[in-house]
Amino acid sequence: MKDIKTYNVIAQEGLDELPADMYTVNKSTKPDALLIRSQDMHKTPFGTSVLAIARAGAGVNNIPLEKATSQGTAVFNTPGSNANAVKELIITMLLLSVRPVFASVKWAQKLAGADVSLQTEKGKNHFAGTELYGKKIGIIGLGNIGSRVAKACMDLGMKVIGYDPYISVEKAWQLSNDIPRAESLEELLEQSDFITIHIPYTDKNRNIIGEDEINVMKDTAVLLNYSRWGIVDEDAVIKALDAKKLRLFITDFSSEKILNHKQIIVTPHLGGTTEEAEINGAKMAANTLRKYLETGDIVNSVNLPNVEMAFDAPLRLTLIHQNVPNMVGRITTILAKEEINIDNMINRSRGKIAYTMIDAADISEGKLKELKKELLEIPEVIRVRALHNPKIVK
Ligand SMILES: NC(=O)C1=CN([C@@H]2O[C@H](COP(=O)(O)OP(=O)(O)OC[C@H]3O[C@@H](n4cnc5c(N)ncnc54)[C@H](O)[C@@H]3O)[C@@H](O)[C@H]2O)C=CC1
Ligand SMILES: O=C(O)C(=O)COP(=O)(O)O
Repeated sequence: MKDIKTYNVIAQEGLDELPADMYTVNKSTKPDALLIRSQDMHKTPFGTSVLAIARAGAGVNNIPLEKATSQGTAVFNTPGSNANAVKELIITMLLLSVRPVFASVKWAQKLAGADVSLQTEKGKNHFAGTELYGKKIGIIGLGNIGSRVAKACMDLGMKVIGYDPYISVEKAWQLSNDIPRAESLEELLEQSDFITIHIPYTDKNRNIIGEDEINVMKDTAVLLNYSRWGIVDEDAVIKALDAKKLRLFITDFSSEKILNHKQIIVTPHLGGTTEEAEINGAKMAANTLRKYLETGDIVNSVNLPNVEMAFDAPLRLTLIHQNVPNMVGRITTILAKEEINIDNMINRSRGKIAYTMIDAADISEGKLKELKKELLEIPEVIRVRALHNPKIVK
């Protein structure tokens, strides 16, 4: 039995993916894995009992990845699970930025009398808007969200320009060839009527939009940040709005500074908050955890290499270790000494860390305990797990 601890609102549909004869939820003080959303794990202690953390969602800046890696905790996210939800909110906010819907509704609610219809016709020209059609949107980051926003904006008849110097080969292939790419951020900023940011929060991306970048934008530009707090320099935005060097800032991240500014619209981190996205994310996260806990396979990890190998043998050993020369040699020497015949093996690395899976015939519990102890005595080995193949009944 393994225990999964949850933080934040996790859709029941996700928890239903964890069979009750194999998993408990929130029952142990030493959980085997965590299923979370935006919980700040930098401030939430988690011990070495935690084999894995699955983030139902995209951004993982709420998780201390170095700490997790150094103690052998795998961290996963659920790429794309909430991308459509964010895309739809971006389209909503773009429309709200050009049509004074809120102000006109507020005005209409105050009307009274038998001639309200006449009053409506007389007053409506105070609420004339503009159209998105034909306007240019610059999209910074063309991953799961940015690429969907690009497509939706093109469908609305907008001109689109994207910027993503780090795009993965897989994403680049998926991206429509019709989307022109800017060579530099500046090139995108200077020509866009709307600028929307869809990148992760990293040290490099902190305040990526600051005073210098805003100065390059059109004075009439609308800036949207549905990525993370800290990606846009709020002081620079307020200064620019007050100096009429920016028309509007729309953000999903509140702070005391920006609340109540007339030209700032704040939504309360709602990008991924739809029933569908919450279910998608929770299901994906639960299944990713199951895969890792039950088979050792790693998919959608953000700190370990992705590794999959068919699990056909009775026993599987998984090792998280430093990526240094001769690790496989040292591990297999110990196995040879214990007269364990290797059926199948895989070793993958990611930066300073590596993962080895070894499949073998079954051995006694006593021998297994001894073997794990010996493997853990290799100084560079961080974690060893032994998994029994559930398909093979002893
Ligand atoms: N407001 C909300 O509720 C939500 C916010 N997010 C935020 O949006 C971010 C992006 O999400 P996804 O599109 O799903 O992630 P993704 O990983 O699919 O795409 C991110 C893209 O940004 C690119 N990128 C990174 N740094 C860049 C830079 N400096 N300039 C241009 N491109 C850069 C990457 O190459 C990648 O293609 C997440 O990391 C998260 O912080 C995601 C989901 C919901
Ligand atoms: O997926 C992301 O990165 C998000 O920001 C969504 O956050 P949430 O799961 O709604 O707290």
